[in-house]
Amino acid sequence: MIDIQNLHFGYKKGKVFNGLSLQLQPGHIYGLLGKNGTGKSTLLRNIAGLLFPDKGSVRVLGLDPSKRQPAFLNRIFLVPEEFYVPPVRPARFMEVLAPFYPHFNKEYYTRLLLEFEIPLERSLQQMSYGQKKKVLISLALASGAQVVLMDEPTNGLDIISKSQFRKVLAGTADEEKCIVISTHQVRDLENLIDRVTIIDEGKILFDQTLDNIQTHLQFKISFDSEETRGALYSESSLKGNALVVANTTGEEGKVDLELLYKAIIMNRPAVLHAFQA
Ligand SMILES: Nc1ncnc2c1ncn2[C@@H]1O[C@H](COP(=O)(O)OP(=O)(O)OP(=O)(O)O)[C@@H](O)[C@H]1O
Repeated sequence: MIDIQNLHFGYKKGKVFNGLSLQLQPGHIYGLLGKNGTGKSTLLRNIAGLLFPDKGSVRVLGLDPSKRQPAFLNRIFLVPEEFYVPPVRPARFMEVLAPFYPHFNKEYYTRLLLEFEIPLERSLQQMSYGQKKKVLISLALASGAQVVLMDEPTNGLDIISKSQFRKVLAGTADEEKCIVISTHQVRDLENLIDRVTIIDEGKILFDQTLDNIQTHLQFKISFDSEETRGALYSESSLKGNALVVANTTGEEGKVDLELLYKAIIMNRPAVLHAFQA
C-alpha cells in the first residue's frame, strides 16, 4: 500500500534520509517511533506528497504522491502536528472537506465529535489546541481514506481524550486501511498499534508486528540479579528491575512499548538477535 524504496531526502541544512526503505500494508495500525528530529514528520510529509524525494521512490496506493492526483488525494488524510483551521464551526468545516472524499461518513463524523465532547456551536479558531486536534482526528477517521497519517495525534489531548482516541481508532481500523501514527509518546499507543516501526538517523532501526514481538521478547519485573544481567535491556524501578528478555518459554505477554523502544536504542543487535532465534 505504501512502498518506500531507497529514499533520500534533505532540507537545505542537512540530510534527513539516506536510503530509507519501508513497506506498509493495509490492515495495520503502525506506530512510527523515533527521537526528536529523526524525521518522522518528514517521512509522513513525503508519503503525503507534501515533500518530494531527492532520490529513490515513494509509491502510495500504486501512485506517485508528488503528482498530487485526485485519485491519490481522495484516499489519503494527514493530520499534521501543526495546522491552520478556518474560522468556521465543525459542521461547516466538514461540508467544505467532505466532497473531496467520496466515502466520507458524515454521521460518523458527528458521532466522533460528540464522543470527543467538541463544542459544536463554537468556531474552530475559538477552540483549544486539543479540541481543534480532535476535530481533525474526527475528519480523518470519517473521511473513508485508506491511508490515514497522524503526526503526534495525542499531543495536546487530555487523559480522557487519549483513551477516547485509542477507542475510536481501534473501532475505525479495518483490513482496507493503513493507519500510521507518529509519536515519541509511546505509552499513548499501547494496546492500539499492531506494528512498531522505529526510525533513527535516517534509517529503519526496527520494524515488527506486535505478534512477532510477543513471540520473541518478554517484558517483566524481576528481582533476580542473574536474570537482570542476562537481559537484553534492564532498568531499575521501585517495583524491581524492569527487563526485556528473549522469550524462551513461548508464553506471550504484554508488550511494554517504552521498554522495547529503549532496548532497541540501547542494545539493538542483541534485540534483533532474539528475533532470529
Ligand atoms: N522546514 C524545515 N526546514 C529545515 N529543516 C527542517 C525542516 N523541518 C524539519 N527539519 C529538520 O529535519 C529533521 C527532521 O525533522 P522532523 O520534524 O521530520 O523530525 P521528527 O522526528 O518529526 O521530530 P519530533 O519528534 O521532534 O516532532 C530535523 O533535524 C529538523 O531540524
